[in-house]
Amino acid sequence: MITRTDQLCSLGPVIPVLTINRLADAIPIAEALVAGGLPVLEVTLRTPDALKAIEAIARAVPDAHVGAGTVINPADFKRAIDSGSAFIVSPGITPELLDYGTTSDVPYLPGIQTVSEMMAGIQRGYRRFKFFPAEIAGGTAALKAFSGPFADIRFCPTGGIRAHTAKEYLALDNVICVGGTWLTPCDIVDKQAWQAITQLAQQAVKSAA
Ligand SMILES: O=C(O)C(=O)C[C@H](O)[C@H](O)COP(=O)(O)O
Repeated sequence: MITRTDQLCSLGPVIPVLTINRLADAIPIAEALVAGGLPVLEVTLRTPDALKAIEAIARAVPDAHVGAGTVINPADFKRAIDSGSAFIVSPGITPELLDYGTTSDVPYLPGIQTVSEMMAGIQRGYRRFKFFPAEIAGGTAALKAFSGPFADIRFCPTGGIRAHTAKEYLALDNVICVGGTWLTPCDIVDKQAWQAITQLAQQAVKSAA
């Protein structure tokens, strides 16, 4: 079965995870990533301007599909949707978040690290999860192990994945895309070297092909 989350996650092999420290950077970063072939962008709710950044990208970069990350409670979830988020990602789960997510039309990727957490999500109807923190939680070996008992479950592994390891994850049948921060290194963002971000995105797309 192809879910709406699958459709979203299939738009690019990598979801860049963005922490926007300067609101003015939001649109050029989004444009640079979209130009490089990565249109699905996760803006973490970790900085004061995160919601404004989501709003700005949703308004000014029509080819981007911008969602919110670091969503840790229903209030964040609602605020993120009100700001124009096209999808929601949480690093972990709570019963409240899982329940709230089922009331929303917007694709939601709950973050799980263990089989038991996954089962709590499955019980509420979720079939797609963020696997976080992927490298520490067992990496590709864990995902291969999950595919036995949970053959119809798919993941977006995130956490510790870099340009050279993304491909190993993407080769797995139960991985739809991967997430990571490596496309927007702080030094490049500080220098506003947007073309370099486009190149990192292009490299990610090419190495996933
Ligand atoms: O904020 C969230 O909701 C998260 O789950 C955390 C991010 O996905 C990681 O911070 C990824 O960071 P890297 O390991 O550098 O790729």
